Amino acid sequence: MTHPSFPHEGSGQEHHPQPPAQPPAGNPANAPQYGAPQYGEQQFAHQQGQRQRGMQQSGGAPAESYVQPGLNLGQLNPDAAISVRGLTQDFGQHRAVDNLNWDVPRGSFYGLVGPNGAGKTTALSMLTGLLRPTYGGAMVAGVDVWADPLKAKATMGVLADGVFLFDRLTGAQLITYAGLLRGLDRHVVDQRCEDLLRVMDLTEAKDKVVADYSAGMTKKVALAASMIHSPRVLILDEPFEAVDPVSAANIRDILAKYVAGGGTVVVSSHVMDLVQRMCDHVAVISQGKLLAAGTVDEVRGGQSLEDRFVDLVGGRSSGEGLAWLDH
Ligand SMILES: Nc1ncnc2c1ncn2[C@@H]1O[C@H](COP(=O)(O)OP(=O)(O)OP(=O)(O)O)[C@@H](O)[C@H]1O
Repeated sequence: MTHPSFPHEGSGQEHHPQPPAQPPAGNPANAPQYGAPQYGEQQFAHQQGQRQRGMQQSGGAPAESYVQPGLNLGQLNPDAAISVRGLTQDFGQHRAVDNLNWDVPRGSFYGLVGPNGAGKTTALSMLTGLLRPTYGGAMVAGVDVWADPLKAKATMGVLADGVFLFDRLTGAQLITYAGLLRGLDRHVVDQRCEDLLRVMDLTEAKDKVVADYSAGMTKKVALAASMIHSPRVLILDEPFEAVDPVSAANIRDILAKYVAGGGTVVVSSHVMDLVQRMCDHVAVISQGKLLAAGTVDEVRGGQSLEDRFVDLVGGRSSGEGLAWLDH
């Protein structure tokens, strides 16, 4: 699902969901009380207090001492490329992401799959600092996303689903803008911009405003903008959606090289075949819960990933009941 209200990465604005009037089902027993600020200033200050107390006890290693009150979090794993504990998002009465505990190993090419509305975009938005969690925490490349968002955002490149792009800029300007915003030197930006435009097959369209790009071209220019600072972790929400097969193959090659060079990629996708071929790890999420996670071979357990996905998620319908469609 798209979230037109989500701001562009690094804009410094965040989406703040209003606390619901009543607690939803499944609320952790001793979670912060409903109606109280949740992950707002007070709650966050409280957590910082917990963190500092933990640091004193464990000799000042923040990640090891990360303690969040009222949640069975375990510990965020600083050795993982991405580590989330207890990550939860409530939209009013609806719990979109439910107590997600997940580690993405460094150097992995990780697929995140789930049916429509499973909570993929919401989870990725929380762990990239675009959407404040109702509960829980996330660490990217060993940096706590919500305690130190600027440092965390410097480690990652994000292709978010449906965010606002400055589409009155040309493609070249948009990529250049992303590079300068990341603090790169102008000549480095120019060189990388040229390289990215070439591999994305956008050189001819580089002086056209992004508003006039097709959906696939827009996806590619946003992907280029997310990569220009050579981040350690790339988090890509449906990067292949609307992209033509040749460009998709080029992007897959780029991502495979990036992983071979030590980077970590997380892609959300609905295309099981693509994930099975491209990724070495996969997580399956449904109704906000993590159903399975591990290497692709572990998760599919001898079946095709698609069959395993259907087994895990269910929901196949026979197509009966639409007799009016028959001719
Ligand atoms: N801003 C919002 N306000 C209220 N509900 C929301 C909001 N964003 C998402 N939701 C709800 O949260 C749930 C998870 O949505 P999300 O977009 O994360 O799913 P998704 O797995 O990315 O879906 P898709 O594969 O269709 O893109 C859905 O039920 C959706 O309706």
